[in-house]
Amino acid sequence: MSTDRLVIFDTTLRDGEQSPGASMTKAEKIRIAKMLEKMRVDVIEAGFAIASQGDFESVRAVAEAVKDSTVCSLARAADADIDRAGEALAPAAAGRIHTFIATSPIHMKYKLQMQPDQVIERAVRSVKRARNLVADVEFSLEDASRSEHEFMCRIIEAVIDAGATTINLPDTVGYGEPLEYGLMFSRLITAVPNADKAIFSTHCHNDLGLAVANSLSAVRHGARQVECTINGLGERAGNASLEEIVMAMRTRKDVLNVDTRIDATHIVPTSRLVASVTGFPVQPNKAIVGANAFAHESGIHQDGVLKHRETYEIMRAEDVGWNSNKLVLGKHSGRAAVKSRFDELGISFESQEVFNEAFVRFKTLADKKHEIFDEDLQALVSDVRESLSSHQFQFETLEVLCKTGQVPNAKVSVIVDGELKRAEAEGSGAVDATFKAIEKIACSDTELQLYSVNAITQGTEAQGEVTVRLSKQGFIVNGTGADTDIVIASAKAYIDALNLLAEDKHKEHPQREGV
Ligand SMILES: CC(=O)SCCNC(=O)CCNC(=O)[C@H](O)C(C)(C)COP(=O)(O)OP(=O)(O)OC[C@H]1O[C@@H](n2cnc3c(N)ncnc32)[C@H](O)[C@@H]1OP(=O)(O)O
Ligand SMILES: CC(C)C(=O)C(=O)O
Repeated sequence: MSTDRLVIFDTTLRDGEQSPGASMTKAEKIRIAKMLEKMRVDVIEAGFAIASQGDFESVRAVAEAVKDSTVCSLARAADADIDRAGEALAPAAAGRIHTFIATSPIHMKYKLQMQPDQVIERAVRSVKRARNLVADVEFSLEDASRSEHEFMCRIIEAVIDAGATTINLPDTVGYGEPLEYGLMFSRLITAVPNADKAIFSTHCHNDLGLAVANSLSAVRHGARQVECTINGLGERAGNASLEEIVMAMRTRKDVLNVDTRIDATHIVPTSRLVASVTGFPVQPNKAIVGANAFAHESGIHQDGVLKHRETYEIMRAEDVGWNSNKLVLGKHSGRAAVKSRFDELGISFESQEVFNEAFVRFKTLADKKHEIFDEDLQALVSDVRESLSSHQFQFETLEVLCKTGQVPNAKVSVIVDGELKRAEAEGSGAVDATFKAIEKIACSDTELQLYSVNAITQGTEAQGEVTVRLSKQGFIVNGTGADTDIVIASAKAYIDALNLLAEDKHKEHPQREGV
């Protein structure tokens, strides 16, 4: 039964939970299952009912909670497993029993210790037993990618005759290579006489990083169900990731030619929920759901995206549940992106020269700091404007020596009315020594009333914004300065305050301020 509708079978709650350390409580499974249902996943594999009482109850609870997706339980090809799965699924609006047995020579000989004919017999018996409990039965040939073609033909034909409606050919150990794995599907679909009575399904593991590639190849060769997990969670290196499969189907429909019924806008919220429940964070460069999946940092890319988004984007961030794409400002950014962010912040420049100066300072800051935030840009612009306006005092350089057991020493140079002046002073700390050195130059006779530091953004590389309040003859001013080095920010703030005191318009009377 070949159709252009692709069934999305999510196994986050079963194979995903097989990731060491990822086990989930019943309540967590219900929350995730409800999200998967909202996303319009076709089949939710909720667990392996016989594995434990907890898993049985989780399958049952998901079967009770979910109405719009089929709920499934795994079961070995064993009577007790099948009966337990049937019992757990009893409340389901639509329930599926997924029974499996290994078909590769190595698994049959060493693990099952069964002859191939016994394996077929057990498979048929299990499918029939499952069909007595539910109408929807999936049969998996575990380790199919290492199984022999003739044997698979025999067992598939037999289980379809016994009532299996889905035939899954898993790449259990992630051994498959895309073309070879795909061809296994087309050859079996052609060779098995009753193949048209079942949907063929793929279930791939990521041991060689090929799980998604192998799944897509299977679809190109006739598979019409893909088994996958949110964030690619799963045994060992994980399973094919649902988000990548769904978005590949949508983005490359031209070659894959299938539709899913998934509402992709729930992908990112579901990915976040799974990451928080399991404690497995999503790597930033993970496709679709990683923090950088729709972020551009390079100037050339940012310029392209600003001119026409599709130059560097094959999907829309909004379509998978992000608020928007992101232009991250950093040392690789160019003028176009920086200008665009200034525009968004409502900052305009009086001349190209002022913008050029801001851009030069942006690059200097970006060499010191990984990411430049809006607050950094705002501080940078006021710094630029300060330096371009003609003030009495202009900060030039600062050299500070702080060593355990020695008195801190600062050497400062400041341009005063166009003339470069230098001074050196000692103090109780780096900032104190700096202020004393500036005072030697300015001779301002002011009183320091307040000194405060705030990090403009987060992290140790953040810019610090310093406020210095000076008073003189009953007038008070607040000077500010920002820099990734807080001693330099302090020097800038002190000099800003000196300039404000020198300009009448900025002075405040302390009584009026209530200070
Ligand atoms: C490829 C996959 O991901 S398959 C799913 C893997 N997931 C899990 O195993 C998680 C849940 N598993 C469990 O909780 C336990 O393993 C249980 C409850 C299923 C079984 O526990 P136990 O009875 O203690 O058996 P144990 O795990 O030690 O060994 C597995 C047994 O199942 C047999 N077996 C394995 N697969 C199948 C199968 N598909 N059909 C029938 N029997 C099977 C093995 O041959 C072995 O039998 P043996 O004890 O006669 O040698
Ligand atoms: C039970 C099957 C589908 C499985 O998980 C695998 O083969 O990896």
